[in-house]
Amino acid sequence: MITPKEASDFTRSLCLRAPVVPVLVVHDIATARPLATALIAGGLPVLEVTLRTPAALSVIREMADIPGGIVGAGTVLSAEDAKQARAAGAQFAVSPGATDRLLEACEAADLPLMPGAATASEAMALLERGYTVQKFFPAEASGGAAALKAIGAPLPQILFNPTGGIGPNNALDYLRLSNVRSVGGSWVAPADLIEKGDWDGIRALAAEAAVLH
Ligand SMILES: O=C(O)C(=O)C[C@H](O)[C@H](O)COP(=O)(O)O
Repeated sequence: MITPKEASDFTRSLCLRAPVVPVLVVHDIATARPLATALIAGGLPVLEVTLRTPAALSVIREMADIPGGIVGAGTVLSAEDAKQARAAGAQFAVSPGATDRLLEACEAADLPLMPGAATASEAMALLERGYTVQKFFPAEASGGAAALKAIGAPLPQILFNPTGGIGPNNALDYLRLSNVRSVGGSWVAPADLIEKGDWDGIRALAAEAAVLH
């Protein structure tokens, strides 16, 4: 059992570790270790493996014991997802939105969740429950940094990790906001580089992202 406050304390610490959380879509278990190693070596230790591929839970299992990394599950949608992610060794979970059942399941599974919100009402509902660290999703489609700045004015106690449509060209627009310390994004681990096994290329993308601030 973990309380929303304890979960938020943990996810806040993740947001302070690095300016970018790679959002990973991994199809081939064989790529899990070299991919995580390259991202960590580049300076991005917090990794979000989305549960969008059949391999995702095995990928989390593979990555979980790599020194220096903190591996969590993304696209956690259901109580079953939460339980399976925890069992695979995920240290945290991220969801695109939030439901009462999902929040209860992650709390019961002792899995710190960073739940998603896109509006002031969604953010307020999560805050009421105790979640002071939230994912702002889908960031660009929801109005981008300007929208998040506006939401943050009456709700300064919430720290957001914006994700969705963020890349090297707009990450700084978010990272300069007072309610943001890190952003999420898939751009540091593009599908074509993973497929080619271009770990040096991914390490270089991570190194560029790690110094954004
Ligand atoms: O899978 C989840 O839990 C999500 O909520 C969505 C992802 O975070 C975004 O799809 C990543 O966005 P891009 O960086 O634009 O590719």
